[in-house]
Amino acid sequence: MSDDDGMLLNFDTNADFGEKTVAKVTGGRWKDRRRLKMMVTGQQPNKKRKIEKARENDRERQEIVPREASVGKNVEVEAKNARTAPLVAGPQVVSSLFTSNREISTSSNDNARDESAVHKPSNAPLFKDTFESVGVQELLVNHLKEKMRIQKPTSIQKLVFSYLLLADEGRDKDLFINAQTGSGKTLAYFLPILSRILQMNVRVDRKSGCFALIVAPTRELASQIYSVISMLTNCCHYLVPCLLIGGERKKSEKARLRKGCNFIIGTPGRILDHLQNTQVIREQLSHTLRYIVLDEGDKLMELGFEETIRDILNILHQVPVSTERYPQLPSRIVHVLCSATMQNGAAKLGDVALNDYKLLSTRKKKHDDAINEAPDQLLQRVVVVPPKLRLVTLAGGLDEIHRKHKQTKSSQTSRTMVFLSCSDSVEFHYETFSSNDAYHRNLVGESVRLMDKGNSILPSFLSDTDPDVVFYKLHGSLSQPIRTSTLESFSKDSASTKGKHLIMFCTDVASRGLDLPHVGTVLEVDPPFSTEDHLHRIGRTARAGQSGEALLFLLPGEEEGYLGKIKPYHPKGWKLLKYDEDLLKPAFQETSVRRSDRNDKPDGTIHDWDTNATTWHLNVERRVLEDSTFKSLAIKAFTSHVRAYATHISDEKAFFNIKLLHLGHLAKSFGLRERPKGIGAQNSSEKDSSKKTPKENTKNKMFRLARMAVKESASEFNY
Ligand SMILES: Nc1ncnc2c1ncn2[C@@H]1O[C@H](COP(=O)(O)OP(=O)(O)OP(=O)(O)O)[C@@H](O)[C@H]1O
Repeated sequence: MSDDDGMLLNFDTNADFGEKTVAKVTGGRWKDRRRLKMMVTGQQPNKKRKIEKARENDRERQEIVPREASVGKNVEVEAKNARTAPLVAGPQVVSSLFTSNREISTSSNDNARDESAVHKPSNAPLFKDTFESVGVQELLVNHLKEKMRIQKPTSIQKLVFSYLLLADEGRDKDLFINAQTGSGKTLAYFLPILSRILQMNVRVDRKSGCFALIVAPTRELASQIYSVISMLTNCCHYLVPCLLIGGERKKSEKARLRKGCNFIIGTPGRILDHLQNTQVIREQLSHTLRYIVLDEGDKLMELGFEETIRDILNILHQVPVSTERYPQLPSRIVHVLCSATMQNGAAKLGDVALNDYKLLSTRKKKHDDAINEAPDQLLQRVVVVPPKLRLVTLAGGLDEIHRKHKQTKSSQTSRTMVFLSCSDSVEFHYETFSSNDAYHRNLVGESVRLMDKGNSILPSFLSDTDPDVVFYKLHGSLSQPIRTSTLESFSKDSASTKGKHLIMFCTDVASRGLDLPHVGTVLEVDPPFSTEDHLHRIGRTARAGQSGEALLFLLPGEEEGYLGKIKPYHPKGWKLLKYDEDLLKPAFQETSVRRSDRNDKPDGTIHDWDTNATTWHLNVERRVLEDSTFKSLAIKAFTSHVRAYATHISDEKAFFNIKLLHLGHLAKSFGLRERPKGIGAQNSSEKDSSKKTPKENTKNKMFRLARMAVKESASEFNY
């Protein structure tokens, strides 16, 4: 009956009649009955309730301020800010850093490093041998000693020089040079080439043609090889190298090629482009080309350059070789492959590029599956860190290195490299550490920041002293000029960097072949995508006989099994750290980390280290809540990190299984209090409420994205 409606609406539902009476609604459609019933009881429809709840939660989140954190309990938070207090509906519980973490099973170190023993450098120059004794041309020997301060060859150099310069059988054979990182492989392959050209005693200049083409997987590595070759050819300035890399203007490269060059160094894509479209490069190579070097050959195959390399080789193999012109040089094109690792990719390249090749290796075991080890003098450290604590432990790790830098303070510049899985994660970490407050100055665009007095991101920074730290970011999504100038600033001592601690957040774009001076520590916050990558990353330190340290972060659980996988690469063992005792406590004790939302003046109060660590982390979380740009950076970084995690090679999936990742805990290490889906709930629920399609479960979405990621080129994440 329609009259019923009116009657029911006139009831005073809030009236107190002692016992609550429930109005009985009968007749009509069930939807109408339900709506009426809800009106009577003062309820809102479900969807509306959800949206309202999400809005309310969001308001709470915006306003909550942590109460004192305590280890072992959840951190209860309350509305604090008087200005906004009325908006707050009630207390909210924020997960504590130190609770509900997965247990760490690695309690003892089964590959402990004997720290009392003296570990002699395994990639240092040899004491007894000389460059003369292995056939290097005199002019070059003098130049090496006087201008490059290189006195004696390393063991791989001795091996390659003896073979290429002294042994008759070695002159025309393809080569695979395999030696530890930082053992001088660039000079090992290039010095003999240059030596043989100089030994010809024939007048040559830039117009004589190109003798060698060197291909490297990254623009940075190609530029570095070009610098080494330019430095070497300073003693014979009539010989000229030329650099061809993506991201540079092709027109100016063409102009340089037209002027003539004797050595071409470049990245595969750009070299192939010129070979296909620039007539003059083919003219340069005709008759004179004798050497094709594939530096970091295995990486060239891994990055999916296989097709490009095949095309380059097909074109080059059609180039005529004239033995009449320079009979002292090899009578055929000699292929040289060079890498510190030689699995999979290198084997593939062997099929593509090498023909009846000779393996020159300094490896201890020479059978097929033998591997190169980390340099003996490198101190490898390992720490198992629960996902929630990754960010704050990174702060502890950086603080430790910085304290060491301050203790040994001299004019020496310290360099630290922090490896992360993807560009977005680099952006987030760089932003977290370098722009916490306004106390920084940009040195190179937005990619290099010098910390100013007052900056408080590391606990050891004092407000009244110069932090002496410069932060860098390097990844493949930055423009080439920025990448080049960032790397230049990191590697050279200038007025703004000399004597400071330079910290670079980077992807694997910086892991291969880069020779950056005095890198004291390498931190692998995200584990490498393969054990080869691990060797290359840590190989940025402890180069050419120098000392160095590396620190690998692993998550509790399956990832701990990865230690067994990398054990053969570390015959000298490693040091196992406890994230709390060894990294967090030393960094956060005897100090007082101040809350970012208060302007309290330092009153000399010293908090417990765990309280400080929690406050530090809550400051980052608060920044994520308050700053929408930073929040989207954090969400992007988290999502890309999870996607990148899925690209671990199948061999290592047992250790890095995306299905076993605790996404909620991991999100915390990106300053997010919930997984991104939850954080965006207020928006998405509003949007999605009108849609009929069922919502995809967050975890399933992650897996779907991860599967997509695997299909895509791995380079998106690694570089
Ligand atoms: N004989 C030598 N004596 C001293 N230093 C050397 C010698 N040969 C090379 N170096 C220096 O050693 C460093 C490492 O050289 P290089 O980059 O060629 O190593 P690599 O074996 O190619 O390393 P990676 O595998 O990481 O690419 C460079 O700074 C180089 O100048």
